[in-house]
Amino acid sequence: MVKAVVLGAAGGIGQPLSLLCKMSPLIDVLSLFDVVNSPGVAADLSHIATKAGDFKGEQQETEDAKKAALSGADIVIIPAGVPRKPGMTRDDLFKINAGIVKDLIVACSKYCPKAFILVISNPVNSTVPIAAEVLKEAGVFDPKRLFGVTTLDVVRAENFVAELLNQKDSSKFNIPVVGGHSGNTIVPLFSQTQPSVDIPADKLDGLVHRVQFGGDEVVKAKDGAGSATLSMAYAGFRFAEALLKAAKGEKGIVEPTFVYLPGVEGGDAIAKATGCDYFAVPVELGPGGAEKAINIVSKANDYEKKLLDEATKALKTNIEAGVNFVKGASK
Ligand SMILES: NC(=O)c1ccc[n+]([C@@H]2O[C@H](COP(=O)([O-])OP(=O)(O)OC[C@H]3O[C@@H](n4cnc5c(N)ncnc54)[C@H](O)[C@@H]3O)[C@@H](O)[C@H]2O)c1
Ligand SMILES: O=C(O)C[C@H](O)C(=O)O
Repeated sequence: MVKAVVLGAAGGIGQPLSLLCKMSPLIDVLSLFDVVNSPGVAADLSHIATKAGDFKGEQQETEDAKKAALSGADIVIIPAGVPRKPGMTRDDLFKINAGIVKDLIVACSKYCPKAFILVISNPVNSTVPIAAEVLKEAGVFDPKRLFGVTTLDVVRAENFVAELLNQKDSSKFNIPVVGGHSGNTIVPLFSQTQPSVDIPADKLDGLVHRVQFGGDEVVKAKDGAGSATLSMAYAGFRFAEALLKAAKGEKGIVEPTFVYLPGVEGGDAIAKATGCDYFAVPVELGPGGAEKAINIVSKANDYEKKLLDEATKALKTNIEAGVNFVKGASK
């Protein structure tokens, strides 16, 4: 019996993500939580007859509602929080989203301390360290079970490469994207693409920029109405599905994700090489979650090494902000 919970279920990402969860044969019980309209979303989805039944939408911001939503959860996916408007950076969201994520993780630490936790809320580079610090303070932190969802960067990289090479099917490309999830902290390693691709030299800078700033394209096009929601729901579900399949014993599943490196096998060497404790790298998933971090960073070419240098500088500041948000508050 697998119970999945979506926190922020009535939002732009939350609704399509909940629909994808409702359609998944890997999920038996689906629980939706938001501070607005989640009973409505739950009632709507309940008219779809699929396996993920027995579900409810909890709305009030009360302890009882959080307890009901989270108790017994195996996987919690968190797209709760505010999205960007044109002119904003993801870091501008910290002020509001840091507190939202902190409160929700406190609830996870009490009611489902062993669940896989997938953080979508931005800025991911800081909200994941916030989540880790909250779980550490509660004495229930398992680094193998906490993931920053960076799959949208991978989805974009794969799709933009397919577009550039006039290929219709982006699913045949496997492109690792490492680092963090904002601007120049996002580093696509095109040299490690499987199957290998030849990117024309005069197109490389533009392609890297498009992956790093792909989120801005959507923010601009939505013109004040938010950021990526549908592609994010797809990406979030792709990662959740991979994790659930691996948890059931399927072997050989590898996805890039933003993890606390010192707590994952193979992560120490990457933390040492990058100077960052949190980093998105391809991770082998298994029944316990993040079984092994794969050190693809060491295979970067000279062009990619420069990108990595820039990424790590910015990332360190973002990570520190997240850690201090929790540690500072508890002093
Ligand atoms: N990781 C990624 O790749 C990625 C991609 C796209 C968006 N995002 C981020 O995801 C977040 C959500 O984006 P969106 O477009 O769905 O925003 P949205 O405003 O449409 O939805 C957010 C939902 O969160 C809810 N919420 C707010 N506070 C809450 C709380 N304390 N508990 C439960 N729910 C709460 C809101 O009521 C709302 O329904 C943003 O921070 C955005 O930047 C991340
Ligand atoms: O760009 C944003 O703010 C949302 C998200 O992080 C994205 O990459 O689309």
